[in-house]
Amino acid sequence: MCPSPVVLDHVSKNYGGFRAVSDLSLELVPGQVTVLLGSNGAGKTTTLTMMTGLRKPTSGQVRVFGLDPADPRARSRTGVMLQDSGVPGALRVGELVRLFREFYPTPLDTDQVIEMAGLRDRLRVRAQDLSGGQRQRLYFALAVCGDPELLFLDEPTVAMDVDSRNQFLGHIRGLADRGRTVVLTTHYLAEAERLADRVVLIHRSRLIADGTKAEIKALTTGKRVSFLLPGEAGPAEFDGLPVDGLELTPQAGHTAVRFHSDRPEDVLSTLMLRGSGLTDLQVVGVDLEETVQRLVHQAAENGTEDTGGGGTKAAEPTTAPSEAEGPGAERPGAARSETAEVQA
Ligand SMILES: Nc1ncnc2c1ncn2[C@@H]1O[C@H](COP(=O)(O)OP(=O)(O)OP(=O)(O)O)[C@@H](O)[C@H]1O
Repeated sequence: MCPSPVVLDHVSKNYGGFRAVSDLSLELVPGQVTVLLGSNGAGKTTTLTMMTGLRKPTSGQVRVFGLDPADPRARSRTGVMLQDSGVPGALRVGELVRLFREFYPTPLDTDQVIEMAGLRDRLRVRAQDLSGGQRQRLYFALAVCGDPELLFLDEPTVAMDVDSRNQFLGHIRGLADRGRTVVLTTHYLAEAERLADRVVLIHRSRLIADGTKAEIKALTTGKRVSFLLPGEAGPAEFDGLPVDGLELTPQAGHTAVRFHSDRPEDVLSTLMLRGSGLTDLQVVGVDLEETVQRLVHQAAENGTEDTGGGGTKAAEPTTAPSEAEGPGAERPGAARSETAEVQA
């Protein structure tokens, strides 16, 4: 049996005494797009860089195609696009693509790569002279030019305009449909909604949910409710009502009200009985963005210690050398929500 493209077995990563990734276990399925989600500092990039072999775990084990991820046999089957991939700026786009192709046994055709990245008219431009979005597209070209079986992309669409982003997402889907395994991080929930076969949600260093989009959405119940109330409404009007995440925004003589509720009928009938005069009512099921917000909110309420950096304080003194590394340097089955673990 072929080994899984990526296996993380109880992986933790400390930077000095700070724990950036805590006891993370995952096994990726070939041909799927797995999207790592989480707030700033949650530990997504650290997780991704351990999968690429650029960083080593403090404890636990990472395997890529059954090998150490730094093993050249694993690397030759892997493409990587980091937030700052750092290529020699004096080299031209065409030169860089041709150079990177050399590292792989069965690379894609240069023209095909250039076309895919939308860089046809930038071939002779030096990397240092590209715009931010064009540079991202170059990094994408360099990540895919070896036709890798496994592709890691860290916030790939940052700085891309809407058209580039749409094209890019189409290419990623196409790669997965051709059996490639893709792992990407993003803060754009619409991208995750469009691309993800599997969503892995990390909060303050810990995995808090893992499953398909449908499975993740099923982890939260209830509806999102919004309406307008006349005049200035305050939170006291909702005291004792089953609402969560209440938002009140003044809006041209009205208050725009938004909340989540498992019992929207109870809330609405109470307000109507009071003759509150609500208008523009909308009650909709939650989308991925809302679900993710709620799961993160729930995990935060269950509470890990706030160390100010987004992660958890390492539970035990680290025996690993303090790594002040510079910035350069499905599971199949039902979704799991591990907020209980966050409580521990
Ligand atoms: N080399 C390092 N030395 C010390 N701390 C680090 C180092 N790299 C990352 N960290 C810390 O580890 C935590 C996780 O960082 P990481 O970059 O993995 O988060 P992220 O989820 O990718 O965040 P973002 O969405 O902001 O990119 C952060 O608190 C960060 O400050």
